[in-house]
Amino acid sequence: MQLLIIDDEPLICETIAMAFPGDQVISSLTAEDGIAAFLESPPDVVLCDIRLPDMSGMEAFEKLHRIDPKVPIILMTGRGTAGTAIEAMQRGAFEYILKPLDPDTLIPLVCDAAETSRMTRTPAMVPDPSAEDQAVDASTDLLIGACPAMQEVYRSVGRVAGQNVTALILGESGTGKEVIARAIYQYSGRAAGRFLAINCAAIPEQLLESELFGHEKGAFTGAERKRVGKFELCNDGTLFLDEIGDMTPLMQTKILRVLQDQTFERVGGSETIHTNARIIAATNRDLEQAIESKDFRSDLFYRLNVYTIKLPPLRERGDDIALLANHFLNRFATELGKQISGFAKEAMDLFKQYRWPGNVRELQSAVKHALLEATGPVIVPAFLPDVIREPAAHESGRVSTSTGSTTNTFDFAEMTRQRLQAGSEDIHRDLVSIAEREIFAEVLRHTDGNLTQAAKRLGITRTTLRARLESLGMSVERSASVTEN
Ligand SMILES: Nc1ncnc2c1ncn2[C@@H]1O[C@H](COP(=O)(O)OP(=O)(O)OP(=O)(O)O)[C@@H](O)[C@H]1O
Repeated sequence: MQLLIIDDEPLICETIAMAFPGDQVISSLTAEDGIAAFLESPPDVVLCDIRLPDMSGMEAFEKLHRIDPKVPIILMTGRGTAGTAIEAMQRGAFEYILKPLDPDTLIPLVCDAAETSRMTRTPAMVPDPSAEDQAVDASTDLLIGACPAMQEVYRSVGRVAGQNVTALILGESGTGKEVIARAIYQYSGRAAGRFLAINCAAIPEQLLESELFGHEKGAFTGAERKRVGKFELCNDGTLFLDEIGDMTPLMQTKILRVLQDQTFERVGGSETIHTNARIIAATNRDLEQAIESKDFRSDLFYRLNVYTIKLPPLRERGDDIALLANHFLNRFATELGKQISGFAKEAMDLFKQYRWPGNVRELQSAVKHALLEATGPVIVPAFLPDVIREPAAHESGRVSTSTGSTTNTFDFAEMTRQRLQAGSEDIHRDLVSIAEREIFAEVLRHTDGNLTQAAKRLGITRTTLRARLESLGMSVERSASVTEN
């Protein structure tokens, strides 16, 4: 990540830089210098003080925002100037943060901004059917795949992008729902506007509510300041609601209202706010089944289901597996500076036979793994992850796990180093998934496959556990011995 700090206090710049070791941090002590640095090399995220010696932070924000509205700008402010920062957010600033800076707030906020920056600024392109060989640079996410189901997906993106309607993207974990959401945004008339994403399964209800709708000062314990929510920030923009199938009943009701009449109130507020944010929703859950089990509101489903795009699981994409594997091989080999000419037939056969519960994301990781292991110019089976070479040995009786019943110790520090070396930008999700698989499989083994008891022992809700198992490809349906109560 490239971070630009604009603050006239060198100590503050140094302290922030220390919080982001390994990232490229540029510090400017004046607004003019900051704007020059921004023009020279657009950063991923800007942290800008609201009081600067040569112009107001608001003025600096507006200048930077005009140069590139897609770069997230976080304003640093004291309590006395928080009102100005809120106004800046309504004009396009990403967030504001109170001084003195608290690393526990600063670091996740900057990471969230960097992720938004990536999603908004990395073009996601569907292939051009008329181009023989489509060349794209590494900073573009070109969707790979030519099977009939993917071609239908590309046509759907083309059809829905230009219409101002809600889009629902369905598909197993790792099938590319986020890339498709970004493609819809980038091909839409709102491409110059905001694109904000939120994972509805990852945060507790109260936090999700205030993230989406904002809150007034004092709305609840800890609400020390007013907050502008994503629906308000995304007026005229696009809001990507990921894992929508995991929302609580209260959140479902609130989202339904926004979809019905485009209005909402901030938490603890009485002012009715209008939003025309375009919603793109995604889930890996079977919503029709969730309606049957009363976990999802049918009226919300019909509102979301205006235009639905279904992404096929990777195992059903035939020759696309080879296309994707070769694409990732070329990309990562270049990044790693490795001379690899391709896959041996035996290795590709294993790829084609494997079930890919984690879909394209898992294929990406497998290719990276193979490249790191490779000692020769061709990827042979020995370089592939064990789970692909010997899938049967990795099936447990009840839930698919990567270790079965064998004891396995993971060296997460080493695994992290390998991924850092491989240039991975998905380390958190990748390693957390590995850890989760082991934990869930072990607890479920202990509870004899009983989901409710497992959720209790894990300290999470049964809905969350079920959703996580599904998203990890640890399908509970396929296993007769996992019970629901
Ligand atoms: N057709 C494709 N071509 C190239 N890359 C792809 C394709 N589909 C997915 N990817 C890549 O695979 C990874 C996973 O995709 P993405 O995050 O969009 O999946 P997802 O369905 O949103 O997953 P989850 O449900 O777990 O959030 C990303 O790095 C994405 O760029």
